[in-house]
Amino acid sequence: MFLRNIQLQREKIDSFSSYPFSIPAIRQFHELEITKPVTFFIGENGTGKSTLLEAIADKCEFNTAGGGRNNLYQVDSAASDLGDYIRLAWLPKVTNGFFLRAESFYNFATHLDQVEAEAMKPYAAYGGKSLHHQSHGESFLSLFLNRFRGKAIYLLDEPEAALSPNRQFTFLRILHDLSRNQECQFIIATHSPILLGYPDAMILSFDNGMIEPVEYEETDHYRVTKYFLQHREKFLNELFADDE
Ligand SMILES: Nc1ncnc2c1ncn2[C@@H]1O[C@H](COP(=O)(O)OP(=O)(O)OP(=O)(O)O)[C@@H](O)[C@H]1O
Repeated sequence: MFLRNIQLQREKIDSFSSYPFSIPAIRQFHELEITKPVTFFIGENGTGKSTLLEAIADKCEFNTAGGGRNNLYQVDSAASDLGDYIRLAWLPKVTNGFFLRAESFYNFATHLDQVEAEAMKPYAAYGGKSLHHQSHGESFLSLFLNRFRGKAIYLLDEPEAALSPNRQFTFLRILHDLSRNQECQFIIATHSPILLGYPDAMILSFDNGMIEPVEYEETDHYRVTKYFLQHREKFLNELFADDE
């Protein structure tokens, strides 16, 4: 584990009435202790998970459009509005790592095509071929399997976006292998009940206007999915009741 604490430098903020400080969970945020190698950010859409993840990426000096420290390319409006207002405490500090944004992965793949064209062994860290020549899910797994290694911090925004349920299990195995022996640290924003089932992770909820730890079995992801699978017919009847 490397990143131990995240603090909002509230004294630097003039007003909490506009983005990103107006987001309820950010407005209430003071400080966060990270106690596990794998941390999940969960919460309803729009509760601020990506905003905080992107700010951490910014402080790590990763490309906030997605990538590591050496991936210099520009994408419109990828700058972090929160990065200048958070402080990270490390023990020890690492500079190696990657910020994965599912939504702008296409741009990252294009950037790679430009730089890897000149390389001795093109795409060696990405499964041997252009990410554009792999399916969305295949390219994610190529990245995880080939580029993720060593002492590093990985910040992943909804990695499940491209992964089938079976590939999400593959991803859990990769997570297990990489975080074992405290080698790699992960902070992952997710909506996936499968990924959240990773054992011994810290799950932080951004719901209820604050960032707070929750148990897996207490999450909506677990409860709603379980209820849906066990009572699908009843659930759907209730859901469609007004339409009939
Ligand atoms: N650049 C921006 N300017 C103004 N508001 C923004 C900006 N980016 C995001 N927001 C708003 O901030 C809130 C939090 O957005 P954020 O993307 O962090 O949510 P999230 O929890 O990651 O959501 P999701 O689960 O849908 O990805 C949302 O209401 C969003 O509309």
